Amino acid sequence: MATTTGVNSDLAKERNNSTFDVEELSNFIYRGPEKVKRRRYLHNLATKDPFFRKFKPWAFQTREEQYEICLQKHLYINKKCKELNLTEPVDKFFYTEAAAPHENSPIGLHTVMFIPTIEKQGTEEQKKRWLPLAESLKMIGTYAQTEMGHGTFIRGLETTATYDPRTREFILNSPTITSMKYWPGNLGKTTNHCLVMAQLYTQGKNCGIHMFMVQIRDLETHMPLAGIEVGDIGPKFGYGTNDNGFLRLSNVRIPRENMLMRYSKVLEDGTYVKPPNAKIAYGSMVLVRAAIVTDAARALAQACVISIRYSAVRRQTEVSPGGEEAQIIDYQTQQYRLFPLLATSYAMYFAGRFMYDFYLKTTAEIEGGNLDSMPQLHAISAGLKAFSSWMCSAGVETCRLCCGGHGYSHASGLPKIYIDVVPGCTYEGENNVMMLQVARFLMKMYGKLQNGEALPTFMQYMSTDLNKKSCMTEEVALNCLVMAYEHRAARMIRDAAASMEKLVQSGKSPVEAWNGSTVMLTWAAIAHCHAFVTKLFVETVVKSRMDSKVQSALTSLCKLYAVHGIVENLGGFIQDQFFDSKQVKILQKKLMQLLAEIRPNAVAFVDAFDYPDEVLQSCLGRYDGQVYQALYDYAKSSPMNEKEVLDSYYKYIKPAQNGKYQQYSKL
Ligand SMILES: CC/C=C\C/C=C\C/C=C\C/C=C\C/C=C\C/C=C\CCCCC(=O)SCCNC(=O)CCNC(=O)[C@H](O)C(C)(C)COP(=O)(O)OP(=O)(O)OC[C@H]1O[C@@H](n2cnc3c(N)ncnc32)[C@H](O)[C@@H]1OP(=O)(O)O
Ligand SMILES: Cc1cc2nc3c(=O)[nH]c(=O)nc-3n(C[C@H](O)[C@H](O)[C@H](O)COP(=O)(O)OP(=O)(O)OC[C@H]3O[C@@H](n4cnc5c(N)ncnc54)[C@H](O)[C@@H]3O)c2cc1C
Repeated sequence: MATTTGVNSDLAKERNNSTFDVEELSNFIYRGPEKVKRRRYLHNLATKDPFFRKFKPWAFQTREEQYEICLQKHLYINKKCKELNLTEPVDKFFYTEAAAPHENSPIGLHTVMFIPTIEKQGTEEQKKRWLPLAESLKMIGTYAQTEMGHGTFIRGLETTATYDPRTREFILNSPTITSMKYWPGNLGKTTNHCLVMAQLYTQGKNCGIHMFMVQIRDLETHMPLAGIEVGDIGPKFGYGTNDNGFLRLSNVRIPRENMLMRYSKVLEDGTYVKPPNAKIAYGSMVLVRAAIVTDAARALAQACVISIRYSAVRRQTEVSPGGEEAQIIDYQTQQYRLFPLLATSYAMYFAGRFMYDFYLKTTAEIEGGNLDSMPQLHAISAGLKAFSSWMCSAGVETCRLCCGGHGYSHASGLPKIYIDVVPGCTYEGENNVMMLQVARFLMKMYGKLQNGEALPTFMQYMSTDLNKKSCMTEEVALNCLVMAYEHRAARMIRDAAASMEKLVQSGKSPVEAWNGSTVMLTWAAIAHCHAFVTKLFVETVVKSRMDSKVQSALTSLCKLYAVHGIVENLGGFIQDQFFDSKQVKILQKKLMQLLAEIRPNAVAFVDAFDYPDEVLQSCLGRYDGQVYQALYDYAKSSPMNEKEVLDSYYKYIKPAQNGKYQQYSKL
């Protein structure tokens, strides 16, 4: 029975019944007790700061208020980060996630893309000139690449930057309606500068797309400059806090020094100097793709916290007539929907940790002049970005559905998480397009394999003998699970390659053969990412040092991730009789066993993510489980309840009840 104060008794029982120490698992997730302490310190700084609590809740704000309040919060965050000397990206990330949870920043693009692009693509002189101005917010900028007509195919961008050697300037133009920049975050009303991606023309030749620094607003009045038309694109599915914008450029002249020239250059006389690799200009997209993996994992983890705590508190339906109503977490169908998502949130967290390390290592190599790992970094970041944002967005929505009616209310906190995470499937490269980039890399690797060339370690599974059958026994060993995923991926890669080969043999061109095989190529890329994430999860639980009880519980969760993925995608695993029907039955049985095994630890697993209530902002996911009082308080706080009788009653309902409809004819 739930009490109205203190911790809900069901939730308290859950915590008593877990088999491991939650603190130990938090230490493992966040890489040690010191880091957990630091994260808590940063969360506390934000959640205990009265500044962030003075605003009305996000769900009760109008679009204009969402923008304005979020802007104030992020400017304050910026100031505090400086005062507190928070320079590490991880520190800023933790402070911000607690200060303005899932409220997309009106100066976010400035921080996440504008400054990093100057840092990575600018010359020393450009960095010296712009970075201090950007750090002090005198320059506020965004990354303006996407146009109304083109987002994916960036070589097809239409904005032009034509070099005029007489004045040593570039002239920027949006020659058509489809060429106007459309979507860049913070562009509409906030920024005074943009990094504009445009087709470079010099000495009468098109040299492809390059980045240019363009001032769009006056630094004193903030009015658009001559030749600039700029504004907000209007309300969207979410991102109300963000002024995604449009921009038209008409004969805007900028000095030659405003082209980002660390790698490619235009000399004074108009001579073009090529970069060492044309794709080096895509580096800022790679950074954000890498960051999206952790961002998506965090969204799913928070949704699981909310949905699993609520499922432990919520009771519905007497199991036997007249008996006690069951906690909904005890229904096997609820477990089947939620526990694999819990496992997925851990898998994605570990993938995000890997991605962060790999990004830092590889970009350091690139900056040192060694570009060898660029294709791998591109393939892994594109694949993990797409895989994680797909899995996590869909997972957040399932968590919402698992909360029944209350999941549909903003009181649950789940819609806010969903609308924040789901555009990750589209921005920074639409997911299907990203998977096809992965497939392109896989086909290259397959070609190498055919030629007997060496493969990078993470691709060596492709040389597996596809006639081999699964080693799966009743024990359901982790290595047999990994082998299954790698077998499926290797076969799908081979099948996609065979499909292209067959089309070529039938007389199609390579491009036609590619286009005729993109579904199979996408299957192969998804299977590859699934294998990659599963192997990473397995290696993390097997090879890392951690408390033995935590390791045992985490091993069950990892097994659930792997077994569930096989059972849900069975067709791909049995197509070549890799598993026989007996092994399929073993896996199905194991899946049910794992649900039962994880059940006592479900709440402990979500507690270990260590998100304070102020971050979750959810009546259903509260640590104390007092969900009903919270829902009641939330309903009472609705602005709709400020008056007992609304003006609309007198204006519309009352007259209608009296048969009077004249007010409509006035319209
Ligand atoms: C790790 C984290 C570290 C630190 C964290 C610190 C800070 C971040 C903190 C917080 C962030 C937190 C969370 C982030 C969450 C939210 C982010 C907020 C807002 C989001 C803003 C969104 C902004 C945008 O959307 S910007 C616009 C993005 N646009 C796109 O992504 C366009 C997609 N299209 C493309 O990328 C390309 O057009 C294409 C890849 C599809 C095709 O390119 P192109 O036409 O040029 O290709 P081809 O000529 O056919 O050539 C293909 C060959 O090129 C190779 N290639 C392609 N890209 C790359 C690359 N990037 N690197 C290397 N190589 C590349 C490809 O492999 C082909 O090679 P091949 O040898 O010929 O096969
Ligand atoms: C919230 C949000 C914020 C954004 N912020 C920014 C920003 O700050 N700066 C910026 O420059 N841009 C930004 N964007 C734009 C974003 O990067 C693009 O929308 C994204 O890259 C997808 O491009 P698109 O809109 O042209 O989609 P399209 O390419 O038109 O996609 C439509 C459909 O066509 C399919 N498709 C397209 N090409 C192919 C292909 N080659 N093969 C197979 N299928 C294909 C896609 O899979 C998709 O299903 C933002 C977008 C959103 C939603």
